[in-house]
Amino acid sequence: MHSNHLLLEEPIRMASILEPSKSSFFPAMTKIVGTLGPKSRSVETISGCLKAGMSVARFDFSWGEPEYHQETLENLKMAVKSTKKLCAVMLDTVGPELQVVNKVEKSISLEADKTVIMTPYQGQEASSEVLPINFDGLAKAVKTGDTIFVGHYLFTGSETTSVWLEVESVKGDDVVCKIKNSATLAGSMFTLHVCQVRIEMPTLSEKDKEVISTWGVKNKIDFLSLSYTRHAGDVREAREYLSTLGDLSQTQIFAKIENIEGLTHFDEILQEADGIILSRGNLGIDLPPEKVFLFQKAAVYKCNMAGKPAVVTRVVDSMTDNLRPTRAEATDVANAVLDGSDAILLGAETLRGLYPVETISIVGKICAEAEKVFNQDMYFKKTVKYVGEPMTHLESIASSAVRAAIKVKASVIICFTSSGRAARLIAKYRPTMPVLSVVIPRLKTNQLRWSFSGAFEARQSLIVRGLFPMLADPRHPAESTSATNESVLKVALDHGKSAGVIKSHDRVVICQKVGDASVVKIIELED
Ligand SMILES: Nc1ncnc2c1ncn2[C@@H]1O[C@H](COP(=O)(O)OP(=O)(O)O)[C@@H](O)[C@H]1O
Ligand SMILES: C=C(OP(=O)(O)O)C(=O)O
Ligand SMILES: [K+]
Ligand SMILES: [Mg+2]
Repeated sequence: MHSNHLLLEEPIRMASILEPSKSSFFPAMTKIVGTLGPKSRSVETISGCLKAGMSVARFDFSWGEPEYHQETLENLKMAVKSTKKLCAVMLDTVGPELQVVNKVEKSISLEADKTVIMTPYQGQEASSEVLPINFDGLAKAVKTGDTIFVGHYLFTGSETTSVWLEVESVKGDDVVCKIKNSATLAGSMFTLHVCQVRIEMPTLSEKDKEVISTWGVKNKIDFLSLSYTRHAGDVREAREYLSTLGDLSQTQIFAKIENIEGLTHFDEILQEADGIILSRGNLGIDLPPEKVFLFQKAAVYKCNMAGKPAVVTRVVDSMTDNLRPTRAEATDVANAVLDGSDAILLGAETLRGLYPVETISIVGKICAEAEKVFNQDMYFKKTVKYVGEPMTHLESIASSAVRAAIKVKASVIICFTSSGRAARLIAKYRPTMPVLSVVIPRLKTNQLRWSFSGAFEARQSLIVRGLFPMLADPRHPAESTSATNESVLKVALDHGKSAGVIKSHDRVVICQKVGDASVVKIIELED
C-alpha cells in the first residue's frame, strides 16, 4: 500500500534521527540563492558563502547604485576563481515597488492611534506627521478602510520598525492614515505595501530597463527576477525587451509572485516564465497568514509538474541577528524541500545579517536532511501520471534514466546536453542522486560574430534542484560521435571522482545521444 505522504513510506526509526549527517562535496541538492549586500560583499565572505553552498547571487536594484553592485560582483568573480565554485548572477528589478522617501535618514516615530499623511510631494521632509512616497497615484488607488504596511527594506517581522496603517480618508493627492501600532522607522529605505490594491506602475520600470541594458548586459546576467509579476503579459514584455539586448536573449526570467494579482494569474504566468520566485515576504502581507502555506503547496506543485524551478524566500529571518534559526524556521525550510522547492532565497540574512555564511550552511544542512526522507517514489509516480501518455521521447528517456539510476543505486547521473533541456527534464523527476549536467558548447553565430553557447545553460542549472553543471571543452565538437562522447565522458567521470561523488566500483547512469538516438546507459566503474 502506498502512503500519500511527503515523507518516506517506511516509518522513521528514532535512532536514525541521531545519526550524524554525512558530509559530501556539495551541502545539498536544493540550491541556495544569496542576496549580496553590505554584510556579504568582501571576497572573503563571498568565498565563505560559495563554500557553504550558495550557487546564485542576487543583486537587488531596489537599493544601491550600479557601481556599488558592480564592485560586489567583481568580488564575487574573484571568489568564484579562488574557490572554483560556480555561481550564477540574478538581477532583481524594482518594479512597481512603493517606497517612503526619507532623504535625511532620520528616524521617524509613529504612535498608535495617531494619524500620518502619505504624500507624493517628495520635497517635504519625512516626519511623524508626513511620509513622502515615490508614487503620485496612491490617493486614486485606495479607499477608506484599506490596509497599508510600511516596513524596513527586507523587514524580518521581528522588528519594531514596521507599521500597519488604515486609510482614513483621501485629501487631494494625500492619503490620511490611522496608525495601528507604535513603531520607529529608522534608516533610509522603507517599502510600502498596499494590501490587495493594484498599483498603476509598469512591472518593468524605465529605471529597471536602464539598469538591465547597462549593468545587465555588461555582466551577462543569467536570471532576471521580475518583481511584482502580475500577468503573463509582464513576462512577455520583459522577454521582448531582453531579446533586443544581444546575449540577454538567453537570460531566464523568474517571475516573482508577491501579491494577490500575481497569485490569481499564476497558471498563465508559469507558462511564460522560466521559473517562479514565491516572494513570501510581500505575499505574506497581501494574503491572510492562514493562507500562505496553501499558496506555497499549490505553486510549488505546479512548478514541479511544469518542470520549472520554484524558489522560496524568507525562511530564516531570525538568523539576521542570531546564530540559530527558530524551530519554526528550521521546520519551514525542511517543509519547503518536502513540498518540492528547487531553491531557497536568502534576503536580509545574507544582505545585512551578522552571519551570512553560517546561515547558508545551516539552511543547506536542513535541506540535505529533508532530501534524505523526501518521498521520491511517490513524487515520481505523481509526475508520470500528471504528464500522461504519450510522453515526448525526451521526457520518457529522462524519467527512465532516473528510474534506472534509483534501481541500480547509481551514485550519479551524467547527462549530456547543449540546450540544458535534457538535464532539466531529468531534474524534474527528482533523482535522489546528483545529476552532472555536462554542457557541450555549440558554435553559433548572430551574423556578426561566432561564439560558443553553453555558459548560460551551465550557470542556469545552478538554480535547479539536483543539477550540478560542468561545461565541456569547446574543442570537443558538438556532433555526438562515439569517439567524442567517450572522451567527454571520461572528463566528466574524472570530474565526479575528484569532487568525491563517484568512487571505484560505483554505478553511473549516462544519458546521451549516440548518432541520432537518445540512449540511457548504465556503467559500472572499475577503479
Ligand atoms: N553534444 C551531445 N553529445 C551527446 N549527447 C547529447 C549531446 N547533446 C545532447 N545530448 C543528448 O541528446 C538528447 C537530447 O537532449 P537535449 O538537451 O534536448 O539536447 P539539445 O541540447 O541538443 O537540445 C539527450 O539524450 C541528451 O543527453
Ligand atoms: C524576496 C522578497 O522580496 P524583495 O525583492 O523585497 O527581497 C520577498 O518579498 O520575499
Ligand atoms: K526588488
Ligand atoms: Mg519582495
